[in-house]
Amino acid sequence: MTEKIAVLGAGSWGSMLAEILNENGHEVRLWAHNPAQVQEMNEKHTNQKYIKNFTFSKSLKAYSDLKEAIDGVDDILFIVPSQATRSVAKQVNQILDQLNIKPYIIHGSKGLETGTHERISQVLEAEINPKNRKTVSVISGPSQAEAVAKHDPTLVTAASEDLPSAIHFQKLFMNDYFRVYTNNDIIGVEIGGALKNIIALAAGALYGLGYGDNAKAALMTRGVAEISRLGVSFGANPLTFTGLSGMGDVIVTATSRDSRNWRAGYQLGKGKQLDDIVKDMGMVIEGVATSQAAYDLAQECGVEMPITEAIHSVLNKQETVQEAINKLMTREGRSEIG
Ligand SMILES: NC(=O)c1ccc[n+]([C@@H]2O[C@H](COP(=O)([O-])OP(=O)(O)OC[C@H]3O[C@@H](n4cnc5c(N)ncnc54)[C@H](O)[C@@H]3O)[C@@H](O)[C@H]2O)c1
Ligand SMILES: O=P(O)(O)OC[C@H](O)CO
Repeated sequence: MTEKIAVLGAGSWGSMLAEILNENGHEVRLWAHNPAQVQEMNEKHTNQKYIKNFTFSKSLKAYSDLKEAIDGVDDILFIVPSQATRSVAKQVNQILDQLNIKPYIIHGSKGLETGTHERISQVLEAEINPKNRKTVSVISGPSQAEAVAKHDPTLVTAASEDLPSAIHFQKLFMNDYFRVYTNNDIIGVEIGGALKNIIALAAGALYGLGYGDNAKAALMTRGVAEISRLGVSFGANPLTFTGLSGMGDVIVTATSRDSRNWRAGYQLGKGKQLDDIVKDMGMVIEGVATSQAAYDLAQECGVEMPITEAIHSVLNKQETVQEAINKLMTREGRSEIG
């Protein structure tokens, strides 16, 4: 099955997913809002700011005109930072109003929208009129773009409430180095993917302070426990959090030196100011905005999320990392399960 696919967002992950789809034989149109990036991609077949020292296939074409990128496609993949998704989706909906197509929609962004606290599939469902689209799915899991560029065996999940849609995307993406599972628990997959970034910030911060493997294992395990508590309160399947988009993504993001969230946390642990970290990174650090959304949700729903609360208070300069750790460690004892 060969399809025409628009990939909207040409950062590290958008350009790498576009490369996978292109290698799989699909006609891929990679849209970037920065014309200089489009030019670099089409002339040099590189995207040096986002994926260093990687040459993309010559047949992968980049576009700066959104309508041109979307016209005639079977599928649209949104892969811009979570907080930018709504504005891009609004533009896409206006264009779809003028076109005679009804594409499948999928996204690969790992965040919650601040303010609304919505998952990204909810944002897309709200902004793209059902007459202009088929279903909305997500692709998520432990997948650092830099490792995919080296064809490291990578396993992810395609999720949709409509299982045939997840299977549709499984077939589009899957190849011998990128293996795709399916899941109909889109709530669990999106919550796991978004909230693991908070745990990665915390893991980097611990390392920055000089703490070792016990602390890392504790953080990852209790991190999954609190992500799972929040997800289950929204109807997610608890088993999803033991899978690729849950524990799997916590493991990679909380241990990989490629992770922007881990690196940001490391610098926090070393005492660097958040504003400077964000400016110097030049790429999205999803955990920063998502920690606010997750903190708000936990308060609203009465779900206990001590690690999220700790990161929220560090990012808001209410506590140092060491003070937050001391508070976590001296909380009243509790049962591990439940
Ligand atoms: N990098 C990875 O390895 C990876 C892996 C899996 C998932 N993700 C997720 O994918 C999403 C995108 O991450 P990324 O790594 O590609 O980010 P990035 O920072 O590398 O790139 C973001 C891209 O979006 C563009 N952009 C920013 N604001 C925009 C706007 N308002 N309108 C249009 N384009 C805009 C930027 O110009 C850039 O091209 C994030 O949610 C991230 O968590 C990333
Ligand atoms: O580099 P990060 O921290 O945005 O993480 C990228 C991916 O989500 C890892 O699965």
